[in-house]
Amino acid sequence: MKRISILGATGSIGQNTIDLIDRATQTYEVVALSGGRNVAQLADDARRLRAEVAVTAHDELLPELRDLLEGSGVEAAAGTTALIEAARRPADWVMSAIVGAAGLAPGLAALQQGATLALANKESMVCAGPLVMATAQAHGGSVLPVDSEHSAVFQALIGEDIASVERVIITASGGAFRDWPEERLAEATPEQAATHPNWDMGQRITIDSASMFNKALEVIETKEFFGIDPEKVEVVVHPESMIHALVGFNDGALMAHVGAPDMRHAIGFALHYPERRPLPVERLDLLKLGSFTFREACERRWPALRLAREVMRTGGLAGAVFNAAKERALDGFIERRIGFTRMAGVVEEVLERVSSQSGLIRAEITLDNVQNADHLARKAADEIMAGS
Ligand SMILES: NC(=O)C1=CN([C@@H]2O[C@H](COP(=O)(O)OP(=O)(O)OC[C@H]3O[C@@H](n4cnc5c(N)ncnc54)[C@H](OP(=O)(O)O)[C@@H]3O)[C@@H](O)[C@H]2O)C=CC1
Ligand SMILES: CC(=O)[C@@H](O)[C@H](O)COP(=O)(O)O
Ligand SMILES: [Mn+2]
Repeated sequence: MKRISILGATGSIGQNTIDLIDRATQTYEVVALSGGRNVAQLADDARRLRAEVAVTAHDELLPELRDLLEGSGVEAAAGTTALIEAARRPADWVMSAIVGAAGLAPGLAALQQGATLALANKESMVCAGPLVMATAQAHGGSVLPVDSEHSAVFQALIGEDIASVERVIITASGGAFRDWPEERLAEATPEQAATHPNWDMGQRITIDSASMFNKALEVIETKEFFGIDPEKVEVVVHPESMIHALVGFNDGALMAHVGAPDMRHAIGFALHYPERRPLPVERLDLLKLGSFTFREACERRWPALRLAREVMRTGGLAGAVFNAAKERALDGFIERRIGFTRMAGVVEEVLERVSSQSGLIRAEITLDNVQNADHLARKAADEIMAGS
């Protein structure tokens, strides 16, 4: 029986994963489920799936979680250390679906016990791609992409020689404001930004889609995951979100992954890999769809894309600084301390300030160094926003 854990079980990816587990004919042994504030959902799923342990990231919610789990036989735990210990419990397959850099340490813990890590948490690859891959290799585990574009690239590469790849094109919906004139972007509100045209996702990634920071993270994720030269990674706006990515080979062939915007495609592929099994997703009717459209991903309109290129050129811990600055700028936007278009400016200033501290960016990519860079970048972002 396959033993599985789901980190970030109460979120959008976590709930889609649980939907597949609930429908499965094969039975799974659920080891750990983790969540944050939504302890009611966490306890409900942990009871139904008969998890060994349910963990909330927040210490103060432990009494509530304990009450909700009373008599169920499910252990209750709370806090960062408990989360890492739960991720380290022996499991065959672990879904990494915590949002933000907070997902890195639990994901590494899962890899240290030799699990297959189904990686939705793109921040892990942006902050510490080489560390994630080396940890998997050192402990006999593996990492499977769950981000829709990266799952698409992974599938297009099966049986192919990476040396014959000329380019990788990842698509972007263009987010909530893709049809807005550029001059209006400065007045965009968090509520408007948190409405995605095609995908149903958590608030943070949805706003990142509108600012293109999501795609910026994904360009870096592509480089780290597949070892592709950044020059070969392209972004194209595809408003329908039906083609998730394309891989171009040296004979001119383009292999595309096409499917409805439903994350159960990518999650299910990672859950059943290397097999393909039926999934409860829409089958596309091409005649009804009629056509697919594409637009340029303009770096002036979306400066996050330009910043991602700079981060890849810098290398080292620049990804961790970039991600942390972005997370704080996003907090600032959600809390209405800065405007929508100011987010990229804050991130750029943090990159300049922290990169000038000699040695920091070039330090070895270890968990401690990543967390240190993350901390300094958040502090710098807060100072910059306070003066904005
Ligand atoms: N949603 C999607 O379709 C896609 C998401 N991704 C990536 O997957 C990850 C999850 O995204 P999504 O599901 O949308 O996010 P959600 O916000 O919906 O869910 C995030 C999950 O993480 C938990 N959480 C939040 N903060 C912390 C923390 N500090 N420590 C531990 N747990 C925490 C939340 O708990 P609670 O809600 O209980 O507070 C929840 O379980 C992100 O990295 C995202 O970029 C990638 C591709 C597609
Ligand atoms: C579903 C998924 O993988 C998201 O990362 C998606 O790509 C977001 O949509 P955007 O293309 O708007 O960023
Ligand atoms: Mn994606």
